[in-house]
Amino acid sequence: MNSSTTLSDVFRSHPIRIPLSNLADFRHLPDSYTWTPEDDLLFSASDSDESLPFIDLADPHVAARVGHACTAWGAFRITNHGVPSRLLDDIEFLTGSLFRLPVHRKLKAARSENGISGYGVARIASFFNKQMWSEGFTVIGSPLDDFHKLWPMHHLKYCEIITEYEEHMQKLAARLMWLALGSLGVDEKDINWAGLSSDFQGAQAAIQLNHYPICPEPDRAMGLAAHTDSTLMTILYQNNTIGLQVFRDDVGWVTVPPVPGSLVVNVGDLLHILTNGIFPSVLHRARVNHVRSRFSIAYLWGPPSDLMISPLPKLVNPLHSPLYPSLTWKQYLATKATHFNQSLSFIRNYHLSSDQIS
Ligand SMILES: O=C(O)CCC(=O)C(=O)O
Ligand SMILES: [Fe+2]
Repeated sequence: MNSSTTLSDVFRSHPIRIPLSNLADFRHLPDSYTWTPEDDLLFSASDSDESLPFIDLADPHVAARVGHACTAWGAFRITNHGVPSRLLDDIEFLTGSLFRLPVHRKLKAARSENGISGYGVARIASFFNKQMWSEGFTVIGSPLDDFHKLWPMHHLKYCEIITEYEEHMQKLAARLMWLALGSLGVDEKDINWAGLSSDFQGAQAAIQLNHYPICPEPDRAMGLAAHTDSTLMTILYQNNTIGLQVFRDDVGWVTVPPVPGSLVVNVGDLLHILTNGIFPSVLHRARVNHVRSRFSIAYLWGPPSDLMISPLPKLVNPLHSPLYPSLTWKQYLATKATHFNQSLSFIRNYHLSSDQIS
């Protein structure tokens, strides 16, 4: 029996149940939505006026720049990425149309009890005592059924946008992956799962649409709390509203203002493992504001879910022993579902202590 698991199976076996009755009416800020430093240690960490590297993918030194940004920040912004601006407008239009539907229509496509796709609150919500000022919609696999529930007459048009967006993102993710790894001297020979045409056809992905409504008291609310992504890489498009911040230990929270047509790239936990810790996976969060609602579209990109991921042999040597054991994306997500932001240190310590025992 071929038991190759899909990304849907991975999430399905680690469901995170969040009652939809917890959705705010987004008109006033109840106590359950009011955050203090006790609810999140990094809530009031200092803000910095540093700026995230901005990389032109047509730059002749692009690999070095990507490598530097991945090492120093675990994130960067890109322009000249080849994704048509018309397509970015389309995905933003889709996202806006979806979240502007009345709640009873959105709930028709609510994520089911142990479901993975559809409408609901952020998956990370279960790790916090307070609610986040946002709503989300996850697309894994075909959105046809869900979109049909939302837009019985127009779903095909929206499905086409998702398909086209996925095609572009998949190509872009593969290109960014080679640029980032190339900067470390890793090439096609070192990653056999990239496939004969080195295009990572076996990769899996999800699209996460996020909406952060206008908030009456933004300083006391949290759109999406600090987290790292459990991906290899995430490519994020944000509408023209400020909100995304990335965290650097030495400087604090750095705001990533939207630049029309640009995209943000995050190193995820699996790329951190693959590079034996050379690239940090970036902690990031979304704040809210009282003027404009904000939309973001995250393309969450990872390996085949049953593939063993471990520090690349080329990046391991007597001076740099492997910091992490081999594990699949599926196993990593299971760890993340219990250890959340401590997952990397958990598997690292577990690995080291089991080394000592054996
Ligand atoms: O809205 C944003 O800018 C961040 C979204 C995000 O981090 C996510 O969906 O994982
Ligand atoms: Fe994220």
